[in-house]
Amino acid sequence: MMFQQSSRSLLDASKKSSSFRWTSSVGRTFSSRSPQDWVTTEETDDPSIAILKMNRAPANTLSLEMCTEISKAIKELESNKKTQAVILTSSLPTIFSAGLDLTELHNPDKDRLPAFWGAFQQLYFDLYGSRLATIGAINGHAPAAGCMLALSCDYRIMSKGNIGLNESKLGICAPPWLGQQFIDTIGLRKAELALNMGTLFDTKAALDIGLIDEIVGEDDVMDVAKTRASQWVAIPAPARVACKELTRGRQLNELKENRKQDVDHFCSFVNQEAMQRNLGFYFEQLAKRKK
Ligand SMILES: CCCCCCCCCCC/C=C/C(=O)SCCNC(=O)CCNC(=O)[C@H](O)C(C)(C)COP(=O)(O)OP(=O)(O)OC[C@H]1O[C@@H](n2cnc3c(N)ncnc32)[C@H](O)[C@@H]1OP(=O)(O)O
Repeated sequence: MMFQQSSRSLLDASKKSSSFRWTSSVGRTFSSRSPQDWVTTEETDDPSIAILKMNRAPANTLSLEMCTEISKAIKELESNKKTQAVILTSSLPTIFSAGLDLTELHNPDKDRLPAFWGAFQQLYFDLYGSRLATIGAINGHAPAAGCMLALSCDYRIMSKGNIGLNESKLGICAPPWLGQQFIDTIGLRKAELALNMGTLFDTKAALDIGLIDEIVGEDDVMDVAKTRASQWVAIPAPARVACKELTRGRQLNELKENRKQDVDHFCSFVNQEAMQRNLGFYFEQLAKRKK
């Protein structure tokens, strides 16, 4: 990995507290196959290009275990010297990732919460700082932390859905490092408007503001992603890695140096009564929406 980060203690803690079936505070039961199946990697006909698929139905939400599994998959791909690019995509029909798993934030387990945020930070380090060329094949909705996954890629193609940082609609605010990623991508004024309003952009609007690089047809996503990956891989790897360090190194190091404070800040922010009320309200609306 290009920007090696140490997170052993947090990730070890996460393993102890993993649970894969639970009832949320609004009474919905989440169940799924085991976390090992939530993320799969596939080879392509080009040995330098791999595919990383998120398969956590119903919405590829980022729980502690999901973050850990994605990080693990990236590290495994990086450990193979032949692999130079990864295409990040979803196996779900309409959702790339619905962002953080709100069951982690609402009425949180006090011991698990810091480990959860540590795993989310680690995912940012691993994806944003990967030595691999990363192509986001965004084939569905990508709000909030789902947008972080997309922003962490080097190149973003999108076929459908909405994308953006909608945290303000939940009564929360993106952490500084995620906000900075957004600002660095679309510019301060556009980011200021979008962050405050919690705007989610459709593909056309996202392309217009530079949040994505290309709109592609639904049936063409993987072909286009492979073509773009080949173009990135054609650049000599040391140059690619140096460019990434140039554009992303400062932001990654800043969080690395403030990691503990960021976890403390997050935990005290989320544990506030008003935050919990807002999250509970948003979560209930989400659950009721279809009914
Ligand atoms: C000063 C700052 C200090 C630091 C403080 C930091 C504070 C934290 C900030 C962290 C940054 C990141 C935050 C997040 O990511 S929060 C999550 C934001 N995500 C959303 O708002 C998306 C919510 N989901 C949707 O809008 C829709 O689900 C979506 C449009 C994505 C898809 O719609 P669709 O109709 O196709 O699907 P459903 O709505 O029926 O969803 C399917 C089931 O999945 C459940 N679901 C969806 N999203 C989530 C989620 N994020 N967490 C948990 N569960 C989720 C949904 O309820 C459905 O469940 P059921 O099938 O049981 O009904």
